[in-house]
Amino acid sequence: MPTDSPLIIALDYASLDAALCMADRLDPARCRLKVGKELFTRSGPEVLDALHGRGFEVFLDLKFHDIPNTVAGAIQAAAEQGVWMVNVHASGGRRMMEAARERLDRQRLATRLIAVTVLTSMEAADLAEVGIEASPADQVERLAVLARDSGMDGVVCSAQEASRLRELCGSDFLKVTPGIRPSFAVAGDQRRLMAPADALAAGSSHLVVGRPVTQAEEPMAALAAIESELSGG
Ligand SMILES: O=c1ccn([C@@H]2O[C@H](COP(=O)(O)O)[C@@H](O)[C@H]2O)c(=O)[nH]1
Repeated sequence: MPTDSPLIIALDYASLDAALCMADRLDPARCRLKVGKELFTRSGPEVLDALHGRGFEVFLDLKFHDIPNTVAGAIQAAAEQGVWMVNVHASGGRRMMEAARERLDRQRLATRLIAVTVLTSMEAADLAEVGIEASPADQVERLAVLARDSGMDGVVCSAQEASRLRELCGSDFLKVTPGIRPSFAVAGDQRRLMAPADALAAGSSHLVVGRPVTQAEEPMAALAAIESELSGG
């Protein structure tokens, strides 16, 4: 049974063993898991089989960004591994996103396809350095509308932008939000942050949480504290 929890735990580990050690302490009824660039580059598709075998739905967070034909092929390859969700960078543009959408539809693959807007580690000064004078909020809006119009099921954004995107793109449009920091966690490299309960109230459909759980001295206690915060405890 798919979980109805909004939590996605980011398994940012440097080895398959370390990732599976964590997965074995988690419950697929209580969260989904995210596999990102470091773990996938080290372990390859084996990690996906191992997590699926344990009953987890997996978000493969490889943030594809390339020419349309290349991204469409990569998205098909990811979806054929049975992942629940996969993503591209919205800044790859409309034709790239449409090619990915068309490939999934043509192959009748039900994997959710979302687009990264502005990384949650970025603030206005970071955007300015790469030639974008818009504020993070305005740039997220622009890319989210483009992603919606290009057939994406949702976006990755900060929870700070979720309520505006709910107005613009509707509540069925997924708002997957990293940069989640419960009161006990440090910001680290994240810049556009929000606490778990506030993020849910703002309209996030899914909360991505990594280090606040995986680097905690007691990961299960950290997860329970986040769940309690989400249920108003
Ligand atoms: O804009 C983005 C897109 C992806 N991420 C990923 O989410 C997790 C967050 O981990 P924390 O340890 O909770 O900061 C991580 O895997 C990132 O690659 C993101 O943070 N922001």
